[in-house]
Amino acid sequence: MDVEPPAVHPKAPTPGTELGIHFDECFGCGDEFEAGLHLRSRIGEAQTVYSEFTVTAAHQGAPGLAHGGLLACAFDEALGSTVGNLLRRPAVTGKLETDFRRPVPVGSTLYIEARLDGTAGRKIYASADGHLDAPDGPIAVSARALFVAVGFEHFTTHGDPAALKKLADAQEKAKRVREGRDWEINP
Ligand SMILES: CCCCCCCC(=O)SCCNC(=O)CCNC(=O)[C@H](O)C(C)(C)COP(=O)(O)OP(=O)(O)OC[C@H]1O[C@@H](n2cnc3c(N)ncnc32)[C@H](O)[C@@H]1OP(=O)(O)O
Repeated sequence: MDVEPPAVHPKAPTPGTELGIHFDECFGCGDEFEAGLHLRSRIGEAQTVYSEFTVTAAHQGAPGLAHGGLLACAFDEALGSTVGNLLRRPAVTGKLETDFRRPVPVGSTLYIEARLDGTAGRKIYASADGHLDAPDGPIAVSARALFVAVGFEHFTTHGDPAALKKLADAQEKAKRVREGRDWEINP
């Protein structure tokens, strides 16, 4: 099947929108685990999403240097957020390839620019570059990924029902707050 240019969903958040946490317990973006990556993302122009991740002592592999697996995790999160928010289609990572081009020290921040590259049926291609310490800093890590669109049953069949309910409740609450209806439940 031919790869087609990605079609951004008409209701995708607009450029400049800060993307919140998609799940509190997510290791990539959630705030429930102190050692998590606490990645923050924002929609950019032209099918891009900008994310930032500051490396702490909890993310070390060699002394004073980020663990490559956790850097890959940051790219999985940044690319997943790009696919999920721009296409508004549930998808999971099928393949993730990373090039580690420079060491990333503890205390440094990776500025990840991720983009949609194309789709082919259920397959969604995306890639990203991680710039060291500035949005235009040297590229320390690059990644390419294949996401595969899935039905919601992927999560209900394989995931944790209690955690899914917590997520659905949080999303419903956020929707009520956005629509100014929160007083109905919590006056
Ligand atoms: C906002 C949210 C941010 C979240 C960020 C984090 C995202 C994640 O980390 S998700 C978690 C990690 N990923 C997973 O757990 C996925 C586990 N894998 C699976 O569930 C399945 O293998 C799944 C769904 C990817 C594919 O299975 P299935 O639905 O049966 O589809 P399948 O027919 O095998 O594959 C579909 C197509 O993708 C291709 N494909 C699937 N995996 C790969 C792969 N690794 N390499 C190359 N191609 C692949 C297949 O060849 C097929 O291509 P075609 O349509 O041309 O024949």
